[in-house]
Amino acid sequence: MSVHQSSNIKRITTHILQEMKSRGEKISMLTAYDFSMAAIVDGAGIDIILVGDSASNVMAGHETTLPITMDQMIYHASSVVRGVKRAFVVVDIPFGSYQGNSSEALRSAIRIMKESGAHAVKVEGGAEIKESITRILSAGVPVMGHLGLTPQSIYKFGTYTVRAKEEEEANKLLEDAKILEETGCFALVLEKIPAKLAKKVAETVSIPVIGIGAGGDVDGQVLVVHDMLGITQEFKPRFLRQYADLQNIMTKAVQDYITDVKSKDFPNESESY
Ligand SMILES: Nc1nc(=O)c2c([nH]1)NC[C@@H]1CN(c3ccc(C(=O)N[C@@H](CCC(=O)O)C(=O)O)cc3)CN21
Ligand SMILES: CC(C)C(=O)C(=O)O
Ligand SMILES: [Mg+2]
Repeated sequence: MSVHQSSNIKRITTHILQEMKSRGEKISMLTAYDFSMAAIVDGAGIDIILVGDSASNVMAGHETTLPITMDQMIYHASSVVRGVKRAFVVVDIPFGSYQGNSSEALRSAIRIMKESGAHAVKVEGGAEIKESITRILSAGVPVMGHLGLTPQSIYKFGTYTVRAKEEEEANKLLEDAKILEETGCFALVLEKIPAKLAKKVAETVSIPVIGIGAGGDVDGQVLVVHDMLGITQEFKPRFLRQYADLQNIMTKAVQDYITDVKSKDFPNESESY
């Protein structure tokens, strides 16, 4: 948008998200990693856009989220922010840039906010990263939590199976959710845990709880946009609902293009100068 125009669209804030929980309006959230996708997702009316470290898988083709760097997350986040007019933009702080060192956590959060123009950061974990969250919040940066299947800890878990099925881990998760609320997180993500436990967490904490593979009794839902559009191949977990089959549509379009180039159908006269 040029400096001569001003948008009439009301931006989503943490306050609005809290109000949505209070009145029982579900919060919609999807990932985006680039300008064009962000513009589509925002234009469709999404509440929150997550610049997820799943960019490591979806954009870069890595097996896990661990390799993505601060510079790469900032590149994705700044691209997304330029495409967004209304949504609240949250950015994952990548693995190794906040755990166990609150000064580094603060530095990372500030870099993301300063260099991307995003509105908040997200971190994985509970009690063990409380100090890091406190430092980030002290700088005025909203923090979203993330509990359950936290992919940055995949080598601790060993598998991507559902978390907190046993009572001990379920109790720890509920305690961690309370800690995140008390510490001042504006919302939290619950990934791949039993629906019953997620419901209990959403009823216990006052902040919005956004689920992925956490059932319907939470305050909102998040998916990776490439998964729900059917672009990612071979990723079909139980929690995913596929809303389009873009992989087939895109393959067909590319094949048609190849055919037209080979047959000299493209370009025709009206497509030439
Ligand atoms: N494309 C994509 N979508 C995601 O939702 C996503 C990422 N990437 N990368 C980061 C994390 C990792 N996530 C995951 C990864 C695997 C499963 C999963 O259910 N995997 C297997 C089951 C594994 C098992 O049970 O051992 C599956 O059913 O596909 C779920 C979420 C969610 N996030
Ligand atoms: C799956 C969501 C919650 C996420 O953290 C990501 O996309 O990186
Ligand atoms: Mg993530």
